[in-house]
Amino acid sequence: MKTSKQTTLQVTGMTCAACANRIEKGLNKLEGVSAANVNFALEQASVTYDPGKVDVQRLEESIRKLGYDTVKESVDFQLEGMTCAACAARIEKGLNKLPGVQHATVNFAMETAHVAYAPGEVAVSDMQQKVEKLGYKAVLKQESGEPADRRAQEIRKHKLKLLISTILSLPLLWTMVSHFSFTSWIYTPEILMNPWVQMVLAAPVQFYVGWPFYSGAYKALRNGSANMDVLVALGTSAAYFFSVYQTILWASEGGSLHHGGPALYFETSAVLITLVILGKFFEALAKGRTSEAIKSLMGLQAKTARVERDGQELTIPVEDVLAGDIVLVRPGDKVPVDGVVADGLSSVDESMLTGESLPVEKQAGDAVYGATMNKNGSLKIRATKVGKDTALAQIIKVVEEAQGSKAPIQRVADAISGIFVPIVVAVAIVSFLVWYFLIIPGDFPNALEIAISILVIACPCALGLATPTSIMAGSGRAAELGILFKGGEHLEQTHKIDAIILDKTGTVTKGKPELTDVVTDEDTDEDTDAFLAIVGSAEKNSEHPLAEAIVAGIEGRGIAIPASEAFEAIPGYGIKAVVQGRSVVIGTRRLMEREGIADAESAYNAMTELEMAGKTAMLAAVDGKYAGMVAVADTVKETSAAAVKRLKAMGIQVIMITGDNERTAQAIAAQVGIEHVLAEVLPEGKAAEVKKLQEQGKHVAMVGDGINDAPALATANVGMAIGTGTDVAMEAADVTLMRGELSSIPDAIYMSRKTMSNIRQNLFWALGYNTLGIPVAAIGLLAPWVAGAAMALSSVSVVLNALRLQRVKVKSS
Ligand SMILES: Nc1ncnc2c1ncn2[C@@H]1O[C@H](COP(=O)(O)OP(=O)(O)OP(=O)(O)O)[C@@H](O)[C@H]1O
Ligand SMILES: [Cu+]
Ligand SMILES: [Mg+2]
Repeated sequence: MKTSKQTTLQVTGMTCAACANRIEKGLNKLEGVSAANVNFALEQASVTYDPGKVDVQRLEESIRKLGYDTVKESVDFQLEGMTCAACAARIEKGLNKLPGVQHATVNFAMETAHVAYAPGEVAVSDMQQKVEKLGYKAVLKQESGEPADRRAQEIRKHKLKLLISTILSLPLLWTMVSHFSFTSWIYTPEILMNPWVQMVLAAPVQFYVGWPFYSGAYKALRNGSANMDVLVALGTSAAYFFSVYQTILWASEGGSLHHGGPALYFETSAVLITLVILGKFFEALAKGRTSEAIKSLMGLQAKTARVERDGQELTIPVEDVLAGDIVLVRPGDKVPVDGVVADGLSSVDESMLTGESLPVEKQAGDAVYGATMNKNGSLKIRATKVGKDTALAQIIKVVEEAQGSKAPIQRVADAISGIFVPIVVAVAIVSFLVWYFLIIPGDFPNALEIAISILVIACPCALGLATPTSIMAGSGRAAELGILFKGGEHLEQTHKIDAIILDKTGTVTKGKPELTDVVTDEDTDEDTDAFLAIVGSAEKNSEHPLAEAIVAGIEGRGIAIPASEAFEAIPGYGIKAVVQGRSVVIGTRRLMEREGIADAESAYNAMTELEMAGKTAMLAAVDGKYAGMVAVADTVKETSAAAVKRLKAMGIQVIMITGDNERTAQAIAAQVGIEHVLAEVLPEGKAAEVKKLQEQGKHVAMVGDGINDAPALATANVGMAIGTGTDVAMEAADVTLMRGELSSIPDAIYMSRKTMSNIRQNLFWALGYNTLGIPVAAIGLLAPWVAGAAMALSSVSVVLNALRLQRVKVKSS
């Protein structure tokens, strides 16, 4: 008796189809493996094996030995306790060091961690323990919805602290006005000038409101690094404890309030903390808004559904709808789940998913999607995908993942903030010494004030926010426009594109060809109907869009199609079949030459004529002799020409690629304004063409819809899949264009360019504050509270700048 098991491994590290072949060979050689199949585009290896002879561990090992890696599971955490990008970097490092963890990324702005791991080697609780040991908390991320609550809670917490610290700081701030000559006429109550009173007022701010800075600083230092907490804790403590020292000194000398009393800095520390908390509060508010896109996507989901079960109509929660249920959708209702129209006629507004504002006509057999809006008619649909599988749920997942992912540019920010803090502390100490010993010898308070200002102004908190907030806002806005970026990386790559390869069928054209011409050879004894019956029979087995068009056209003429006995598809050439004992060959000139059908040449002239008109003509031979020709025509999408024009105006080279013949391709290309055409490219040649352009130094985007486009999509710097195309293409792509129109391509590039310039602005501002502020503070021109305000402002301005991306307008909407 033989038992066999099947498993699918996610493989990482493959760079081309050759890698996939190597792995496939390696796996197949293993004892106990009966079949291994590696899909390069999906990065998956599916293996059928005998569990008695080999186990999954062994399979993974053999993949690793070849220099690749496997990912089997991933988990998401919600993190607590991070205060700046240095914390995020530390957690990321810590997790990545754990044996069994393949890949961990931490998003500071979203406070999340994504960890890919091998389940046998490491447990989720190990990861949580590791994070805890580093001084943070990792909570397993629940299903969507939860982060918003947490954010609201965080905002409430900030609000309370802000209130306490403001109430206590205001009286201290009041005493400050008596320091300046131009405000000294303002009345200040005597009691506020009392050092003891000031100390008591400042204490809760310093130690209750400011506690997170201490604990954050402690954790960071214990792990051998430094973050913004260290700077804030150091700066404010110096001010507070120096003032305490002054107070005690003053008290021991008799405690007289004449001559103004001692120099105190209680208000400096209190106001600083208040301002930092104020900044954090605004930051939390604004960060909440960057996830607006997700929230509004989740809000699209219908709450209930009307289903027909056992002849009865029931209204049930949408979660309870099962695949296969018959769902009734009345005019004005939201479609609750994905399904196929079983009965009825209506138009449906799909703009929420595709960004396309024109309603789409639906009739029996058409697919409908959850969250879209039914307009005028009633529909009866059969549910096909529910819960996590619906298009909406998939979109939410992609957007969430994209928002949580890192753009390569962030590495720059991470590297800078990692070394920033120690350098700043050093600069502050040196400045203190220079002022105290050289510039104004013996003036301790002045030197201290300068050191505090430097510590505060140099805080790199804005730097940590610069990239992730822009990525979140940018990918969220793109999703609203019907453009799904699968990760920050692709959002970044897209702005560099300078060449675009468009697949012809289904991308430039509608991909719904129609049978237009039938030509039969004068020499055949067959009449047209008999010829078409044979052609239809042969094509019936093919899944190629051309075949579907031919079959539909023949059936439309009322011709009965007999069953065929054998069938073979020859990708890029055509098909071979046996119909009623006769051998049939249909396809290109090349196919006829390959099959040695010499008399087909007589039809070449007529064929060329059809092709010049933009039609795809296919030759058919029966029993080795040319018998006739069929031609189909595909119309270009209405928006294609305008989109090509926009791409060219953006300075991008536009190329059309197709397996179709040169003349048809040129005719179609001319209709949309493309000059550069690559025709008669075999399916496996598309990826090679992408590579050729890359070797010329181009950043290439490939846009396609079909299964045969997947390798090219994966090879290109950015692969864009037409959302109305196949799932395989979408899996292989980096960007999905939900609307299925070329006009989304310039929009995607525009969105990417906007996002990247937004990130650059943010980095510039974040770094600018620090680099300009430090020298100003060092020469003593920046009071500590001004430095605090500037720091708070820098974080807030970075987040607000990122939010501008949510209002980006594109041409096509
Ligand atoms: N089922 C079929 N029946 C007849 N001819 C076919 C069939 N499949 C392919 N061919 C022929 O082979 C050619 C190349 O097919 P291929 O699938 O590579 O490209 P395509 O679908 O025409 O164009 P694109 O690359 O833009 O999708 C077609 O133009 C057609 O002439
Ligand atoms: Cu800061
Ligand atoms: Mg095709």
